[in-house]
Amino acid sequence: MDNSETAPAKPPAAGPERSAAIDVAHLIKLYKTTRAVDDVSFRIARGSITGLLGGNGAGKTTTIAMIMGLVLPTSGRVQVLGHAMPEGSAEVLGRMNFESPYVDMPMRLTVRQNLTIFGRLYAVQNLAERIEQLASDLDLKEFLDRANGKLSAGQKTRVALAKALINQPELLLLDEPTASLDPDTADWVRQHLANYRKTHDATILLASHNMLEVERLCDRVIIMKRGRIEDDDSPDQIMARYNRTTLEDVFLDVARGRVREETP
Ligand SMILES: Nc1ncnc2c1ncn2[C@@H]1O[C@H](COP(=O)(O)OP(=O)(O)OP(=O)(O)O)[C@@H](O)[C@H]1O
Repeated sequence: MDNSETAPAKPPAAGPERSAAIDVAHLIKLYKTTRAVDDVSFRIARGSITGLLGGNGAGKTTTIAMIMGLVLPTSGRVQVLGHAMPEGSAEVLGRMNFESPYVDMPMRLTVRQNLTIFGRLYAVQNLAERIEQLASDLDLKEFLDRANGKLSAGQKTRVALAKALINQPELLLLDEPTASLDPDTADWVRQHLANYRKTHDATILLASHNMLEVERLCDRVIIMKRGRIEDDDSPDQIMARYNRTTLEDVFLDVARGRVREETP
């Protein structure tokens, strides 16, 4: 019998697929006497780009490392794409990726060899084609067969981005994605990330010291200071709250302990 007319409407799918991309609650990381991350909670909606700002040692990298399951929290909870980390890492690691210009790839291998290794780790289908595509998208063709150790810092950053996109991740964690890039290339990379978010409905969390980058790229900004969240809002709202016209001025206010404008 066809009972489609009378069957009650299905409730929206619950569970992992409908959850936030990242959900951290009361995250704490202690290193002996250092409170690297000190009771941090936030949820990041799927399809958004969020900037993690803060001075040196504010806890940004440690937070990202705990989200990736690379560093174990002292206490607190991390969920990524609906799965608890690090327990659920087998479920999610293939759907996320990470880029940091401070993590070097093997220097003697060529760019193509490096991308091939990472592509295999992620079991990427049609890997050779995927590498060609990335080389074309990120303008790597000229040095695809050059050893990684013989690239300029800016070229390495682009290769690192190619590595981060190799598995077409749903969630991309970036640590200083435009470090060492000239302004033109940096702008072009930002455009690429914005397009990637749009075409893949991807979620991006990026730590950056480039305030203009965050202002241009991010829907939301989380400002950390000494392991804690100092502010969390859209760039416009944050600038309005501090009565500033640039995030750079807000950053200086936070770093130097100037009090923000009190909202009524
Ligand atoms: N493995 C570690 N052992 C001991 N202390 C650590 C370790 N990793 C980080 N820390 C400390 O934790 C604090 C937060 O460091 P973290 O690298 O998360 O900061 P950050 O915001 O990423 O800084 P930066 O902008 O300089 O990269 C710092 O005081 C740092 O010295």
